[in-house]
Amino acid sequence: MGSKMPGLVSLSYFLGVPFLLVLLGAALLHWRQTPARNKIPRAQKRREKALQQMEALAQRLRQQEPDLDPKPILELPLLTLAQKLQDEELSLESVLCSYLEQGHDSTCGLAQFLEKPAAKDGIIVQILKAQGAIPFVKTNVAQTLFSFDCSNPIYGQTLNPLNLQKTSGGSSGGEGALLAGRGSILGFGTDTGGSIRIPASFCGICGLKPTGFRLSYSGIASAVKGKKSVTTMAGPMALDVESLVLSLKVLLSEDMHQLDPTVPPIPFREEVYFSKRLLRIGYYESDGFTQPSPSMVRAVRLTTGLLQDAGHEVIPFSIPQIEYAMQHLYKGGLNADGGATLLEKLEGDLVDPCMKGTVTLLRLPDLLKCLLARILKHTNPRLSKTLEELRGVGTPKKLWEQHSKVEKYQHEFIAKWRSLDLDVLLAPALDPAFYISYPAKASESMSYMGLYNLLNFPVGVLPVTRVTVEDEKELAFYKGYYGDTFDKNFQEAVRGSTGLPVAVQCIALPWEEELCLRFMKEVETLTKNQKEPKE
Ligand SMILES: CCCCCCCC/C=C\CCCCCCCC(=O)NCC(=O)O
Repeated sequence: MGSKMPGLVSLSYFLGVPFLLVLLGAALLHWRQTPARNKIPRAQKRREKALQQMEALAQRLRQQEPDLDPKPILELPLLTLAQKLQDEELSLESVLCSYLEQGHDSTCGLAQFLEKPAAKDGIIVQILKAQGAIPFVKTNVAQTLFSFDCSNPIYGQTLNPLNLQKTSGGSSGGEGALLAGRGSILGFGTDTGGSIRIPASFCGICGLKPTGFRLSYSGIASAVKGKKSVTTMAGPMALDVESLVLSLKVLLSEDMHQLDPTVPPIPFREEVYFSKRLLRIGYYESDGFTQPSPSMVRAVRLTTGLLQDAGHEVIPFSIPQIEYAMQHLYKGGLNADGGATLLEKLEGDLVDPCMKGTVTLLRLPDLLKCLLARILKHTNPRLSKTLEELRGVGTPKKLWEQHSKVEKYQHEFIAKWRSLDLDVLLAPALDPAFYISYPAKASESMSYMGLYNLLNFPVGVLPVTRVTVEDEKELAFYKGYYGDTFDKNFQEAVRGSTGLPVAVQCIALPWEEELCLRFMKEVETLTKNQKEPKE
């Protein structure tokens, strides 16, 4: 016995030390994770309380004004509403905003950003407030904003008010859903790969992603700052084009440049917006990377037909080197740091399902990424390339090379545009709305949007038609260009959408927001005069 004891002691000693170390490690990890996660229930309680207060106010208003019908007010275009407010015919005070606002959190769906209220308003909020706007709500976004779904572990998933099985799109999907439900008249989002345009398209509203830095980006919360080859931009979302125009006119005042001198002093150029000159319009039905859904193609065909009938010239256009642009330049630019900044922001947090795929891949050791990329090279070339790009560019020299490749691509694209003497370009948007959780599974389809963040061109999105039964039938034959899981998931994502809105993208060259809006207005007028398609 006695002789066995030291052996047992030493065995338990040797077993115990690693065990204790593991235990200590787990405790440390737990200790590191706890603070960020702990804030989530408190945030949820705050939201619950705010909702109760809102309900109580609505109840009081209903009692005080039993005959009040808010519908005629909420259906007013922003321009008319602004006029009525100015004439004191109305005293409605509600303009939506999701940017840094004094005294409020801007979470980006991240626990780390909770309970850190902004010390002052962001520049866009300052200008809007100075012009009489009253922000009344901050809306939901995708965790980290690096997804085109709209879900996070704090506030949950935003649904599409037009079909509750579908997502509102993201990352600015709360704005999209609120506008589509007529809960607001103007909202703001940010766009690195379609986060203004995708919710607009999925929810049947309008959105504008301006050229980078035409509007101030100062005072906007973001999980990943510092990306240079893929531009993130702030922009408006609204129910019609006139509302986008009005918001841009207001924002492009003297104040914008005064408050943020990094923004060029270019006021809104009315003469461009109001010009009646006939346009030379390039168009494409497919970007050559993601086979479009049948309704995406029909939306472009319908719109080019109407534009041609109205006297404009339409010219076919094809995207140069799309695979290189999306796979290498876009993904490489977005993940130039190997995802380090994004992962840092998720430390100690719960990872939302909309981010799980990306985060799992980013967390793989580089060697494993490399190995998997090789294994998948022939069976799933898009995932293989993604894995390669997720390793990051490596060195500052490589980063500069990446930047200069993007510049070269931009100039090649512009040269092609110029060789055709185009004024603007018409393209499919990404739609119809995806089923919940599908944006992550069909992420490659964002090629239609991300390209213009890479190019840094202004782009507007507006609804032009609705999905028909015929579109749905045609979707059954969808194969995709790669026949991979992304293509299969895209087909599943857009199913069951009869009656849902379908949009187009109106694109102009950098700094030509006024021309972009003028084109959007033209498309809006022509398509609104159309008979609704049979469902
Ligand atoms: C099976 C998992 C595949 C994971 C693929 C990960 C690679 C990521 C590549 C493309 C997806 C890019 C999504 C970017 C969305 C950006 C949305 C946006 O505009 N956000 C606004 C903002 O950043 O402010």
